[in-house]
Order: sequence, then structure tokens, then C-alpha cells
Amino acid sequence: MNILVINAGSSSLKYQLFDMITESVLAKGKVERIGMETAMLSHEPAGRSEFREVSEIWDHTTAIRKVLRVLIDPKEGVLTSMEDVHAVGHRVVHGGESFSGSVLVDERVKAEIRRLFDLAPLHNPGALTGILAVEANLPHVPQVVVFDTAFHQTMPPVAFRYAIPNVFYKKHGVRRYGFHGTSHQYVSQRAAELSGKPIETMKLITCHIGNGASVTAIKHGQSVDTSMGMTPLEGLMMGTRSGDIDPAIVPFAMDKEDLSVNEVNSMLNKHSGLFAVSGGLGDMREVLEAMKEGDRNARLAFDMYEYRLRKYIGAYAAAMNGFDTLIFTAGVGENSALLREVICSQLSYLGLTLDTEANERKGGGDRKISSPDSKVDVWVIPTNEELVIARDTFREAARIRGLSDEEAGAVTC
Ligand SMILES: Nc1ncnc2c1ncn2[C@@H]1O[C@H](COP(=O)(O)OP(=O)(O)O)[C@@H](O)[C@H]1O
Ligand SMILES: CC(=O)OP(=O)(O)O
Ligand SMILES: [Mg+2]
Repeated sequence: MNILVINAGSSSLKYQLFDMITESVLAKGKVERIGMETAMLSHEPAGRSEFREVSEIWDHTTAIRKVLRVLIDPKEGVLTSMEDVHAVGHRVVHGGESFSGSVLVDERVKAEIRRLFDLAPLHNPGALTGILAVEANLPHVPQVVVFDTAFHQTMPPVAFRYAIPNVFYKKHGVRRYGFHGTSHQYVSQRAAELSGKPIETMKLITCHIGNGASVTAIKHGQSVDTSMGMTPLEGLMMGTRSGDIDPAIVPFAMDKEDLSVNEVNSMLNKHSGLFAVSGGLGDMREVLEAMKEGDRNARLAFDMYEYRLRKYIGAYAAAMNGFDTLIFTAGVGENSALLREVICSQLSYLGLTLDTEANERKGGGDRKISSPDSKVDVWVIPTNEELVIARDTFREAARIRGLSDEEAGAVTC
């Protein structure tokens, strides 16, 4: 069975095609700058060189059509016909309180994703457009949605409620939802597998540190608290997002700088974080480079970023009465040995000791970076949200066909 996984943003769309017999990636790629004359498709068939094409792509329906075409292209493609796409899985950022797991797309699911546009205006509209575009191009193929919020639905009210009047929760769904759930779940399960311990006995803190960044406390396999909130703005300092601030700053800034709701939202989501403190560098690689050259603003940005993450780790240690496993994942977490080292050097009060050589060793893959006598195991585990989406989609697609996983893996039409 071949599963196409789609992660649709507002102006871009990433995809991966999996063969579920071997869980191997047959091709992956992305369409960027959707809605412009210079939209670009980059397509990477496994083991072959990347193919790029610039053209006008005005909407997601056309973008998906382009992706399907390149997948069956005689030269660049990896499939013989569109019939070879057996199911499609989508990443949807916000599932609200309605979804605690992945579901097959139907009219109710689409309506619910639409209803949640207000809570995730940057993410949910693109996802729904992606679903409708697949429907238009592949009308008979089952589609499954996997929500960033689903894994965090196990959080107790003490973690998910805000201390503001009830009406906001009851009437408008104002509460902590948490995001990156697919990634937090994947790396925690992977750490349990690699350690040979049942996850039901473990207390983990998972740090997903990419462009967007969040930390999660996972007790016995369940998310019990996480740093992102009603939207992906709360919590850690990020590339261009502020993370936690005094809420009184919002009306203050609106008043003093005469900002509208949209402007203040944009200020906090797109012009804050590393970008604001460093003076224009929103990418951690640029911040690290500038720091090396002695740039003091970049240094402060890095120090704040690290300090805030370390405070969350301390908070979640308190929330779970200790923890046994710390995981770093996503772009910064997987690649910045410096960030990991600075954080871990300040966690020695927990009996945590780093194997500095293992921490600095280059090369991807899952790796333990704590020393053998450390009281807390520290892992770097590359995240793989697409694989989780493919697995969930596979399971749902097999279920509706009444097939076992083994029978479903062998499906070729
Ligand atoms: N070698 C590296 N060292 C430090 N940071 C890195 C490195 N490679 C990538 N990053 C950072 O990872 C971030 C992007 O992470 P990623 O997980 O790909 O983000 P997203 O999926 O949210 O777009 C960027 O800030 C980038 O600078
Ligand atoms: C939810 C979220 O912040 O996602 P991303 O990190 O992909 O922006
Ligand atoms: Mg990401």
C-alpha cells in the first residue's frame, strides 16, 4: 500500500510518498510560493537527483495536481498511475477538543477543521484546502487527518485551564491545547524502544526545538503538560515567535503604538523571538554564526532561548516529581550540540551528566548523549512526523477495507 503524506501550510505544501510494506520513502518534495507566478516544485525521488520546476501555481488544488503528475511522470516519477496512491494522510495542526486520535475524513471532520480556523488561522485553512484539493484530484481515495493537538488531549485540567473567567473556556474553547503532538509522541516511543523500557514506567521530557518549539512532560506514555497553549505562540522563545510574555504587554503595545489586533498578532508571531532580540536573525544557524563573530545581540538571543528552555525543563521535573529521560529533536534540537551542552551542564543538580564526545559527534540518527552513570538518559532522536502520519493513515485505510495490517501492506491496487 502506498501512502501520500501531505503537510500543507498557507503558501507551501510538503509531501512524502511511502511504501508501507517496507515503510520506505519512495519520493518527497515540496511546493513553495503557492499563489505566485514563481511557485516552485522541488521533487526528490529516492536515490535519484532532485528535480525542480518554477511555474505559476495559484492554489493548493493546482499544487496537488502538480505533485500527483510528477509522481507518475515517466522520467521523474516513481509510480505508474495515480491508482497507485492508495490513501492520503494530512497533518492538521488544530483539532480542538474534538479529536484525541487520527480520523478518516468525512463531512463532519471537514466542518470541524473549518470551525477551528479561528484558533489556528495560520495553519488550519491550508490543511483544509489540501484535503479538498486531494478530493478534487483523487475522489475515491480515503483520506486521514492526524492532529498536532491529539496527543495532548490527555492533559489534566490543572495543566490545560487558564485562570481567566470560565466563559472563555465554555463559550470559546480558550484552553491549552498544545502542538507538535505527533513529534512528541514519536520521539518518546522511540526512546522507550531504544532503552528497552516499557513507556508506562517512564517519565520523559521531550524538547521539539525547530522553527516552532515546544516542550512536553510525558508521564507513563501520556502528555501531562506542554508549553504551547491555545495557539502555537505560548511557551518557549522561538525563531520569530515571542513565547511567554506578560499578557498586559498586548493592550499596552496596542495603546502605545496604535496597533490593530492583526498587527499585534503579527508582531508576536513574526517579528519577535530570536529575530527581535538578535536584531534580524530568525534562524538559529545565523544566530550561532553571528555569536562566533562576537555579536552581543546574537549572544543575548541565544542565552535567552537556552535559559527559557531550561526553565521549562525544571518546571516539568517539578510537574512529574522528577524524570528519567530527556530528548532533543527537530532542527535546532537535533543539530545544535552547543545548545544541548549548555542546557545539560546546568542540570547537574538532577544527577544528569553528558557524554560530551557523543554530544558533539556529527551524523544523524538516534543517539544517546548522556554518560553511562547519568541519572537521566539524554537522547537526540530525529523526529519523523510524516512516518507517524503514514502509519496512522495506513491503519485507518486498512480498517475500512477490513484488512489486517499485513494484508494491507501488500495492497497494490
Ligand atoms: N546545524 C544546525 N545548527 C543549529 N540550528 C540548526 C541547524 N540546522 C537547522 N537548524 C535550525 O533548525 C530550525 C528549523 O527547524 P525545523 O525542525 O526544520 O523547523 P520547522 O519544521 O518548524 O520548519 C532553524 O532555526 C534552523 O536554523
Ligand atoms: C504548531 C507549529 O508551531 O508548527 P510549526 O513548528 O511547523 O510551525
Ligand atoms: Mg516542523
